[in-house]
Amino acid sequence: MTTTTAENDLEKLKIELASSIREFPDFPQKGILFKDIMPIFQKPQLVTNMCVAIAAHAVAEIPVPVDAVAGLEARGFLFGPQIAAILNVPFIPIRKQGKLPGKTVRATYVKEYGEDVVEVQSDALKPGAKVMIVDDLLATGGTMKAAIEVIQKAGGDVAEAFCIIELTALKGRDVLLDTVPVFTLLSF
Ligand SMILES: O=P(O)(O)OC[C@H]1O[C@H](OP(=O)(O)OP(=O)(O)O)[C@H](O)[C@@H]1O
Ligand SMILES: Nc1ncnc2[nH]cnc12
Repeated sequence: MTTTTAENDLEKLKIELASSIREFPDFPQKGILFKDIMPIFQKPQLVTNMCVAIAAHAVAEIPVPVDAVAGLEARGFLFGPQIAAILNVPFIPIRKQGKLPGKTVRATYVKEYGEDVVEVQSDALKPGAKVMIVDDLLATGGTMKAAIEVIQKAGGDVAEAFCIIELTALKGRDVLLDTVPVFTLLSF
């Protein structure tokens, strides 16, 4: 099998990303092996390369043109705006309850540790806008499922749920697959 330059570059990027993720056992509570993505953001060139690769993936592999990138608070805010800027589309924040002014739509969810509510401003999207949702990590899928729900409630159409990391044992993908396409860069 032959590989293209782009595929080789993506494999190199994934290796560098994987080696930049730190693990913390029993954080934020006992039994959770926490994957810390913050060291990636110590390396500006790696962040740029990652965002360019994610945007290139969106253009090449999402079957419709993406009209907006929606990022989940907090870690989706670290790289979602760069991807949106590269794609030249708006960035839509999906925030925890009570943080966004004006009229909002919301969804409640249970995650790997605890319960939460996410919101989007009701007028954030044009009706039928094709939205790529981005977050750092897919664990149980509860957060992403709620994100999909609020984007749909705000009138958007989710073109893809994207995460840098997928914790496969927690089967978050199974919770989402019937609803939207799911794409992740690294599986653990
Ligand atoms: O697939 P799930 O089981 O729902 O878990 C994934 C979510 O958990 C983490 O966020 P967290 O809830 O810790 O929030 P924060 O870092 O934004 O405070 C992570 O950034 C994802 O958003
Ligand atoms: N194990 C984990 N590491 C980092 N973030 C998470 N969010 C949910 N589970 C997580």
